[in-house]
Amino acid sequence: MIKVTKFGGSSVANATQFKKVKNIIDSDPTRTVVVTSASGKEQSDDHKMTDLLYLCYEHKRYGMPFDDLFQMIRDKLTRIEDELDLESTISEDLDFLYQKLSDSIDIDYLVSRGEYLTAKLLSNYLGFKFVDAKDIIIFKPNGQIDEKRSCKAIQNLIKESDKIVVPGFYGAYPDKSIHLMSRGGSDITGSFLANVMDAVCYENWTDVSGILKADPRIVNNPKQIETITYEELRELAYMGANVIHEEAVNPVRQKGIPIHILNTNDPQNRGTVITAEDEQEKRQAITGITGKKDFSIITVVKSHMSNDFGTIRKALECMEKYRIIVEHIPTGVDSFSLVVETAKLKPFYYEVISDLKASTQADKVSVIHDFALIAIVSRFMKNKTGMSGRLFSALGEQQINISLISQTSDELTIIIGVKNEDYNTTIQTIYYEFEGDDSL
Ligand SMILES: Nc1ncnc2c1ncn2[C@@H]1O[C@H](COP(=O)(O)OP(=O)(O)O)[C@@H](O)[C@H]1O
Ligand SMILES: N[C@@H](CC(=O)OP(=O)(O)O)C(=O)O
Repeated sequence: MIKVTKFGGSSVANATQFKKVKNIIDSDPTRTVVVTSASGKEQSDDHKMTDLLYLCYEHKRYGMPFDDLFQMIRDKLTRIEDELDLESTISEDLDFLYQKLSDSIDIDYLVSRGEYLTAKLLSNYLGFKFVDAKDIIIFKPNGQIDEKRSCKAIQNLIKESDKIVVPGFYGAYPDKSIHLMSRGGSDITGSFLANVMDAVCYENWTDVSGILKADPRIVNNPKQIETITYEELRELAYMGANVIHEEAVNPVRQKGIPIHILNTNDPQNRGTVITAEDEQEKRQAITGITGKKDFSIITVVKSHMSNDFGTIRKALECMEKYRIIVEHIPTGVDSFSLVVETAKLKPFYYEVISDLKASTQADKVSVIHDFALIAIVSRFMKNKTGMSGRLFSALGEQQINISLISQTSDELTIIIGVKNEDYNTTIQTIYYEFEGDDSL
């Protein structure tokens, strides 16, 4: 019986956190496969090592000195090594990396060293074997994990009885060049390993006691979600609850492996359990509220559009050309809007607008920025009347203007668009409206 245990950056931020990790591992002999992220923030104004590595790269790219940044990385790792009385090996690795950075370095290789070096320290400390992710997580040319090749590599390299530490967040192409996953990707490494190794459960250790009903940085002391389904988790994670990566859901869901989100700073807390079916009898109407800022709304106006064929298709083809994902498409009689992430639109802004205008033969294309999308998620909302009414009147009372409303027919999620500046107030208003009568 194997449990895959993934520790996020906050769980390996310093020597004290490493000691907590060791206690967790030692307390359960089935925790034999450990995945770690790069050392994270010790406190809120600290820096994640991954961010420092990205910054080093940008400094080098623009010919600016990066020594101070690199020294911060060196200090973080050597302090952990010293305080844990580990054999001193990290300086050599860091000297090698510094030299490579000074000469010429690939960005994915550089940033992956955060996970690589943290995992090396952790494997030394736990006395577990270090397995480099580049040897077991193999990517296809399109950047997706090559499940067949990776599975074979894992079966060749890892025995069921092995106790191992694997760095998360990266793998390699067949030619061994390093490839990074998207931010927060160590969750995916853990989930993938849980699938391949037929783990009984995938534990994801972080700095909060599971998934909370709202972001604790916005709502003071939000309630904890005890159990939720894979679908609800994907909705919450995709829409902003960044406690776990949304792509970490599918590998474990395929085999029905439960995910436990647990708190390294409070290991006795039950955290959140995610499974296919929620066995809890009493369920609140709302599972959780989350959201993301910084969306743009592109509105295409074309008179007599209702009699045309293919206008929306042409607009979507245009977005596909620039690889911009369209989150929502509210439509009117002679107009429709595309809701997209501002960061994805920005680099091609002028090209997209002129292409859209030409391909759809629109009368007008306009764009407004600084929108946030907020999601209210629950599989128990279906057929429950009065929820949207309460939601909109509560926001109306706070003078919050809703620019967009979207609900899929499975009624799993209601999404509303508000101005960025109303983001926190909107989440707080919804939370307190439904918390009062135990709907949340
Ligand atoms: N709904 C939510 N429930 C729990 N945490 C949330 C939620 N939304 C946002 N968060 C934030 O996610 C953080 C945990 O994710 P992350 O910073 O990636 O941790 P780690 O370093 O363990 O990977 C929490 O500290 C919390 O601030
Ligand atoms: N270190 C990477 C990958 C990761 O998963 O980190 P964390 O588990 O600390 O969110 C990042 O910051 O994106």
